[in-house]
Amino acid sequence: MDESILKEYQKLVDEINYHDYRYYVLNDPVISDYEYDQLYKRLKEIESKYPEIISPYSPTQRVGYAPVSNLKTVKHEVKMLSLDNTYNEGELKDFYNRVLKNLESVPSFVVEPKIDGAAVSLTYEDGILQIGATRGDGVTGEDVTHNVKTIKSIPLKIAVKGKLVVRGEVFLPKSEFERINDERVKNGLEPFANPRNAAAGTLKLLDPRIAAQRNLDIFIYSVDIGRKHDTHFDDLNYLKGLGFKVNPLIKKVESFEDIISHIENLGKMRDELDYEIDGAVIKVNEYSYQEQLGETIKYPRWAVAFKYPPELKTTVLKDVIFQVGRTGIITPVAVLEPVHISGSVVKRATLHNEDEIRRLDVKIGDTVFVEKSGEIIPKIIKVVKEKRTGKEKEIVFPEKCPVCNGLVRKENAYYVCLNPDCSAKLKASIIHFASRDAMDIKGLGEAIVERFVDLGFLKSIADIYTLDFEKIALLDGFGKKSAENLKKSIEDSKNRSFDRVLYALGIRHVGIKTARILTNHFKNIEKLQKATIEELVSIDEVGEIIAKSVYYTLRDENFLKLIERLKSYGLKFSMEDDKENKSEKLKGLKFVITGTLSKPRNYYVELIEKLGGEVSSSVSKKTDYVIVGEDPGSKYNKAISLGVKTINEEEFYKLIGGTDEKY
Ligand SMILES: NC(=O)c1ccc[n+]([C@@H]2O[C@H](COP(=O)([O-])OP(=O)(O)OC[C@H]3O[C@@H](n4cnc5c(N)ncnc54)[C@H](O)[C@@H]3O)[C@@H](O)[C@H]2O)c1
Ligand SMILES: [Zn+2]
Repeated sequence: MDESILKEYQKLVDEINYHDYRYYVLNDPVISDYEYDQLYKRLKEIESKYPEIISPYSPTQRVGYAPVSNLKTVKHEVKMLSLDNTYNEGELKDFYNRVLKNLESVPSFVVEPKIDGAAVSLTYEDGILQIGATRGDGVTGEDVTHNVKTIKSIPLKIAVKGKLVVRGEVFLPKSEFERINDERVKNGLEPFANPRNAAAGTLKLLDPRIAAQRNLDIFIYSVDIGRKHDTHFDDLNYLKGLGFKVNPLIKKVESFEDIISHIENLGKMRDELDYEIDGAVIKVNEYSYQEQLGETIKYPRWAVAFKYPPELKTTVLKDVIFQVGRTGIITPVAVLEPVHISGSVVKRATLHNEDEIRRLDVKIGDTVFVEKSGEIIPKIIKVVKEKRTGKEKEIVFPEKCPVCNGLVRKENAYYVCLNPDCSAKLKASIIHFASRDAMDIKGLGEAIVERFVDLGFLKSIADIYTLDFEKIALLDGFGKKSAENLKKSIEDSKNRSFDRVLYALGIRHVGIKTARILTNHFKNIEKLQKATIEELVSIDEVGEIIAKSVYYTLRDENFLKLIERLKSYGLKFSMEDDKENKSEKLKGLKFVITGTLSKPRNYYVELIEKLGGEVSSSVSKKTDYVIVGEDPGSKYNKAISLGVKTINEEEFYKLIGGTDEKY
């Protein structure tokens, strides 16, 4: 064997192991599934040609990753394997022919949507749900019963004696995935790359309260122990009868043509489904044939995944601009020759940081592959080096802040502007402060903030509360009325609760959820200021990074001055101040929300909970009100059929006696 093949092989093993770690352990992949599958394919090619070189560390020798979290582990009674994958009809035909070659007669097949989520196994003993476990390395998974129990479509009790073990895919509805990612971006966290990583990440959280807020759902797709019939398809119907949620698009077919045609059908429906699918799964239906076909270390030989290739397009990288965020991090953003991908025009793509640019080895003027999948920020996948003309230019990181010309320092992979008075930082922090989840100051949007900063009206966040409205009324495009409206919404913002104030201050790594955890724990800013790093870390959900950030920020002189000023204007820095706002207006009432309302769903959820009500994701007889927005979903029909009262947004406000401004 060629020395160069061995080198290539070892490189691939290392590379794929690295990507496995990013994907399975960190839930934060850095390449697309398609690229991963191509690397993997090459690895398998080499291994089948030169079986003597197969390394025990090769990713082909194991499923997923052994559990590494703090969760308890669970041994699976029936191994949870992966699926071999195909990307085109030819590869699928190979699978079909292999199956037929190894059986004496032609089996039937079941074609199912491949849900983009995370596999779990559920164990019931005498009808009671005992354990929910992740796949892990296929042999041992993690005990996620606490989170699984928050999934409303999983029955906690079923009418079955003895043992029943079923398997399913936990997923996030598309809308929920978007919401979580928006929130993450807002809180300065990287968005999840795909719904699967989001679902897996959520399942592995220690605190079930967070999972409960994320509206996970599940489709059950097989039964491991406690089978009732001779075929997979009949057992799926049996599971349905027991109350499990089985995907309605699963179809039994008899021929290769019908397999292809149902895969095509699923592909056409893909965009309309409320959950992400990344392909189809094709399974031999008869259990006896499944057994005859058996399995490899990694996959069953009786099933295969057909995956939709991602939408990749090439375009030209015209320029790279540098944006400065509120923490001073300077992010390179690719300016692209506009290109149509997955139904939208893409003009920008993220380049993350310098390491990413080095990894891609990308230059200005390069032709690049851009990928956009789902709601994810478009990404440059690779450079078409063959197209280089020699005129491409290196991307140079600015030595000074591109906005304020201030000093820049490299912290880990990021360049950061060190100037505390940098106007880009100031603008970004004021925009954050006034944003909806923070102080919700209407009329103080991005454009206005930029203008006020440039005019010198705002030199600090606190200046919002000393703005001169007479001067503002004289500005072009303003006038008395809009100046007055702005004044009113700034005045109103003084009523925001302590958690929102803390979040609004934009301490690095402190999102709205963390802010809430901290304010619930410490009750007021004085106690929070006295907290040591150890004390902070001891709080559930607060890690060392957050703790250090909070600790050091609260010792920063400028930050303390800001707090003092804001206090003097009457902003809330303790929970006690909030009490007067608590109301029990909706106590005991159960709400369901469907369709698009004028504000994000989460806004109504918070408002209802604040007023003592409850929000659930599905309609039942116990539901008191269904709030109906535009394009309502099936929940609306269900409400009508159950006779549950439906109200629109206006009626909801009537119910709580006015708009939210009061609460
Ligand atoms: N981007 C990366 O860096 C990276 C790294 C590692 C793995 N991956 C991706 O993950 C794949 C391997 O992951 P995997 O082992 O989970 O395989 P897989 O996701 O390709 O297929 C197996 C999984 O499909 C899911 N599934 C969904 N619907 C199903 C249904 N109806 N019936 C049966 N199963 C269903 C189950 O969770 C099952 O475990 C790779 O092919 C690659 O695409 C990507
Ligand atoms: Zn700067």
